[in-house]
Amino acid sequence: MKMSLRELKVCLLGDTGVGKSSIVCRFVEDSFDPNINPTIGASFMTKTVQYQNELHKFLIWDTAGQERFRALAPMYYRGSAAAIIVYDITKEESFLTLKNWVKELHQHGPSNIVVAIAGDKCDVSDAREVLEKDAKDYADSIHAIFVETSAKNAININEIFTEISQKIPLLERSETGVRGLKLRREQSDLTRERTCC
Ligand SMILES: Nc1nc2c(ncn2[C@@H]2O[C@H](COP(=O)(O)OP(=O)(O)OP(=O)(O)O)[C@@H](O)[C@H]2O)c(=O)[nH]1
Repeated sequence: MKMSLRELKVCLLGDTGVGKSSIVCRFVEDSFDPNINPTIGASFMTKTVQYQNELHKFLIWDTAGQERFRALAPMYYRGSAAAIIVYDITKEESFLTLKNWVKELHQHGPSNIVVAIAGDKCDVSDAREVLEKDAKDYADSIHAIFVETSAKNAININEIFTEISQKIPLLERSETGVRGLKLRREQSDLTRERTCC
């Protein structure tokens, strides 16, 4: 049986240093680099996974969390099927930033965007500043997917993308895939593709 291929544009948002690139590298290459460099502008990676009788090709835009790149974010969340907003469970401030991203997406993002919240670095829960229950309650209140992840120890990384796959088919097949590719071409000058993590 020939499976249909569906392209899903996904962007990652969140403070600098929370682990966005590490999550993407773990998902795409199953690798982790403790000395990974901060992202400049954005980076792009893809990974195709089977979901039920479809192939889902994730077109992943990993945005830079540093304040100086903040204004670029709309280019990446526009036309996205899903946004993974990442905070660091050991940094309360990063959870406040996450809430601002949620507000911005509600105001300016695609109306049907699937929002997933990832509380990264759950391997260092001794230094925890954000309670899992508080984050889960908040995610529930905005109907977002929620998981605590560890890019370092490969905890819940595949799961977050599977949950996105599960939620996407409930939505209309908007112009996401084609638009995602078009945006990729338009933005290529602003973007370096990561070749390794
Ligand atoms: N202990 C631990 N460290 C992690 C984890 N994920 C990422 N890190 C570390 O956190 C630091 C920042 O990770 P990045 O993936 O570059 O964070 P980022 O959100 O992409 O940062 P920007 O590119 O600046 O936006 C790096 O030193 C990573 O090795 C994790 O799950 N556990």
